[in-house]
Amino acid sequence: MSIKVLISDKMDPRAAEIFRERGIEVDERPGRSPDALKAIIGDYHGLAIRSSTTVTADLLEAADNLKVVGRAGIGVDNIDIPAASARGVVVMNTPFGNSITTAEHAIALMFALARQLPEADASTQAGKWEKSKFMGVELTGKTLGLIGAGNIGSIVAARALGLKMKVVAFDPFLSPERALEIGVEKVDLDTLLARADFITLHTPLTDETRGILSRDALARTKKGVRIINCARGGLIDEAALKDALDSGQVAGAALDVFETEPAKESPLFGTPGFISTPHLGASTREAQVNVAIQVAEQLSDYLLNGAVSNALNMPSLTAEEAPRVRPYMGLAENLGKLVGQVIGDRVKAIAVEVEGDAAELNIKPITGAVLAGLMGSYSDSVNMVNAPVLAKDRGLDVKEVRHSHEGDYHTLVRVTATTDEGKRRVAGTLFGADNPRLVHIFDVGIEAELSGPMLYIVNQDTPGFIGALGTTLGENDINIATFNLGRRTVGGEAVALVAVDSQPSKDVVKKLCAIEGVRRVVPLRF
Ligand SMILES: NC(=O)c1ccc[n+]([C@@H]2O[C@H](COP(=O)([O-])OP(=O)(O)OC[C@H]3O[C@@H](n4cnc5c(N)ncnc54)[C@H](O)[C@@H]3O)[C@@H](O)[C@H]2O)c1
Ligand SMILES: O=C(O)CC[C@@H](O)C(=O)O
Repeated sequence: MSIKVLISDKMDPRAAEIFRERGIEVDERPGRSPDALKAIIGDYHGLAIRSSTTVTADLLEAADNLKVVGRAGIGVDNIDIPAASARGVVVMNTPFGNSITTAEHAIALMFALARQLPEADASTQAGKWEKSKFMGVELTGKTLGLIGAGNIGSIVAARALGLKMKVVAFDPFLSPERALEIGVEKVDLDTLLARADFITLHTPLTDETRGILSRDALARTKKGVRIINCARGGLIDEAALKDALDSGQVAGAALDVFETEPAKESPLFGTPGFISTPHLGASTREAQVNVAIQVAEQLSDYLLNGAVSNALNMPSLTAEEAPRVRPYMGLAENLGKLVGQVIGDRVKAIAVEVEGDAAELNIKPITGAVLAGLMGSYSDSVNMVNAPVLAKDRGLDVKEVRHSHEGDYHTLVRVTATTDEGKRRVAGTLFGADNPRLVHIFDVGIEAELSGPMLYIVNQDTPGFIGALGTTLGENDINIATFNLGRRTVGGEAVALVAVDSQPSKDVVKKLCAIEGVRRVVPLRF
């Protein structure tokens, strides 16, 4: 049977050419409805998309032959990665192909805001010649506030520095060394809001970044600030932005992305000082050729030879290593996610130790999986292949240690995170050949499966805690799936890992924190 790929969004013709050159059958069907796509997806082994196709669990259900989805671009929020992983479908993106182009769009919008170019153009072409109406502001000497200083943010910073702007950046994962290297001053969000004349957003849309420019944050900006968003809709509260433009708190705003796309209507449309483009950040010939070539080559390599690059849910692996290493990858990624979600940006160094059976394996993909889990909680472009490079860029010191002796377990992966406060360890083993279990959480013995939404709770070991926890969750309609407890000493500090059927809201977390003896509650997602 021949290998078939579907291109379901408008893509540069080089992509189809590459598939054909490599002997892969390719169909181009941009603009299909979800139902129409579902009706044909079963015929294909590969799916190449941009941002218009949404790869849902429902679509994947019908994708009986699908092995790989390739995103010609960066953001993968239109792909249900856990559902793809559950079906063994590899998800790849092209993390760098459109970064320069998107950064240039942000700079273009910054100029457009500073000089009110769209309004001035419309007025002039309407024959009005309103010279005195369009008084602009100079960029030289102004402060640009970057929210998110990854690939695109750092390119924007370089361009802005060339324009003689001062650049401050809020990015909890930006190391002081990297900030120095890219020439920005690392600040907290409040400082950025207070100081920036222009704010530009370059983060993925995550639970942390959703609504990062909330009504409250907008109220704390410097009066007359101008805001640019070429990252994702949902980062800004659009209704609050409208009010801030009306009141003059915000002098101008340019959005390339919207909470709901395509954005055919919005209260922002027609507001003075508001500019919009229809998600054009990546739309240059150069970027589209780059991402089309890259996605076609990556998909072809995987479908023809099993070679993996830029995968978000799988490390690079040879055909022989794959079956032995794969069970450890899930374990390692979850250990990384656990550390990332509990300790976050305070991690300065990571040590990955393997013991017993695990010590006989290639440790690189295991370390890659730990780092991808750790950093994946705050960046879309991290995958198991590029995670070690990104970790280095961020100044994260990574050590790998192989112990040939066997300890308490026949096989063990231990992750030690160093922060300014000291070292914290988590460890896991495999039960049987491929059943991962957490066995130590921050040096407390425990036995837990890491899966789905969970809660990490640190509390004083006192009678009544479990009852109060169960009552609070029950009152808020949250069902407990599994409950795992460990403690340092009787009556001392205890930890609970609670698997729940639905993610508790911030309010519920607050209520849990208020239970007597509870010291910390962290919602987790695996
Ligand atoms: N408009 C477009 O067409 C277009 C094109 C390309 C990319 N994008 C979007 O741009 C985003 C950024 O792309 P990138 O390549 O720079 O990604 P990246 O992963 O290199 O950088 C994202 C940065 O955001 C930071 N970050 C994460 N959580 C944060 C938080 N809570 N507060 C502040 N910073 C935080 C990360 O540390 C990272 O440095 C992508 O996620 C994508 O959604 C849009
Ligand atoms: O494909 C596009 O046009 C947009 C891509 C962009 O949103 C991305 O995340 O790379």
